[in-house]
Amino acid sequence: MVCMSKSAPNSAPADSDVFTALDAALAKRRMSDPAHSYTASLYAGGVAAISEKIDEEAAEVIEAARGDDDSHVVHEVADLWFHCMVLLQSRGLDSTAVRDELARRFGVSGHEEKAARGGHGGDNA
Ligand SMILES: N=c1c2ncn([C@@H]3O[C@H](COP(=O)(O)OP(=O)(O)OP(=O)(O)O)[C@@H](O)[C@H]3O)c2ncn1[C@@H]1O[C@H](COP(=O)(O)O)[C@@H](O)[C@H]1O
Repeated sequence: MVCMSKSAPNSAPADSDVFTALDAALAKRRMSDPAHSYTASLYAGGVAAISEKIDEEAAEVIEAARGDDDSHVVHEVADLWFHCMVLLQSRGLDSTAVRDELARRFGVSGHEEKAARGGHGGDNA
């Protein structure tokens, strides 16, 4: 039996990976009319338009982080991640590249990694 999510009626089956499904949806939007697809309108605006939205959404994440509403933080982080995924697509990449990079880093202390590069690990510099 395929179980569909109640909160996202147009989503892929609940047991699938939404990042993979969204990568595929965003790739398809390369062929879409900007008048009918928000994603296509971002592609049409190029890196300037996409970066402007990332800048705006990052600021909204920070603003939400100053408040007490966890759902607001999640909403704004989702907006930010979505626009970052659009940026990746605009360069012919997808979330797999970021997953691979995070996997490569997994288990490596940020302090140790920075020290190995000759940086200072413990001072937030
Ligand atoms: N996940 C998203 C998604 N997340 C955010 N957004 C849009 O990103 C925009 C965010 O801009 P704003 O912050 O200015 O919007 P807002 O409503 O003022 O935001 P807040 O003030 O509430 O934070 C809004 O238009 C959102 O609808 C998204 N648009 C599309 N998707 C996915 O992309 C698919 C393709 O969408 P289209 O290209 O539009 O067909 C969709 O089926 C979804 O799966």
